Amino acid sequence: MSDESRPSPPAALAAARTAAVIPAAGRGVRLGPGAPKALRALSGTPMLIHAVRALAASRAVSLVVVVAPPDGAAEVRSLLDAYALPERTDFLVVPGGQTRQESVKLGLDVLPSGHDIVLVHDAARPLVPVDTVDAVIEAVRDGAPAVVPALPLADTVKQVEPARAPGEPEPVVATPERALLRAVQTPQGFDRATLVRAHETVTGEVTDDAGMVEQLGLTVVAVPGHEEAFKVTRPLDLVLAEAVLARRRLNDGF
Ligand SMILES: Nc1ccn([C@@H]2O[C@H](COP(=O)(O)OP(=O)(O)OP(=O)(O)O)[C@@H](O)[C@H]2O)c(=O)n1
Ligand SMILES: C[C@](O)(CO)[C@H](O)COP(=O)(O)O
Repeated sequence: MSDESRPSPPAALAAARTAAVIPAAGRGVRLGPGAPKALRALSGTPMLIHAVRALAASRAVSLVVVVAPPDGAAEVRSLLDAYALPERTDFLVVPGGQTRQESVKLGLDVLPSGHDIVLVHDAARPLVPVDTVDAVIEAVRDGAPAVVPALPLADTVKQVEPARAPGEPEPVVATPERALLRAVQTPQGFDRATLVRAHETVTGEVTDDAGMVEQLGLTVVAVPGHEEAFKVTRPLDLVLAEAVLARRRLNDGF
């Protein structure tokens, strides 16, 4: 679409303030036994603090709402006090729920008025670069109601019929065209009213917030994601995260 024919974004959103909700209430079962995943350390700093810093690094983000493990809100508040964070950013902490969806909703419920763009970012994606955060905000400011950062896939993907018993082979039923598939990351960005409506009306299992907006019949757009925005899910991801941090220290010269 040429610049002339692109619809102008709603003036309110072009100038809107941005808040980030960081769901951090998961246990991290796939990472193995230990503290809740968001509180585990990466290079000596809790994963959650890396994620908070990554979002607060955007000058557009003026409020971060951390959704803490259900019995860990006090600990999260102390962590936010203990680690250096930008002074221009406000922080709120709220206890989370049993599912990611519930945790995000609990974060949305405490958002004060005056923030009309909302990002939702997994604490489990601690290393997202600020340029990715800003690209998502920019696309919402440009008028998209929902924006996801996304990457093309490296692997071929097969659709299977789930095995009837654990360990049994799974029949392959289809091979979706890879060029049309994307792996979706966070932060996902939304016009606040759209995200709130999605969380108030969409029921059933969804794995991301943009999926809820799709169920409202609205268009979600994808912007380029980043390899370093990967989700720390399994033990090998911790090795990769430490390697990325080591490379950043080297590049920063300390
Ligand atoms: N009840 C939950 C479950 C998940 N999350 C958050 O949602 C993000 C993405 O979830 P995932 O990586 O799946 O984390 P876990 O649910 O902790 O992982 P697992 O499924 O391995 O237990 C994480 O930042 C996690 O803390 C949350 O806030 N509340
Ligand atoms: C939101 C998300 O990170 C986008 O890729 C992902 O869907 C979270 O999924 P999980 O099942 O909570 O790991």
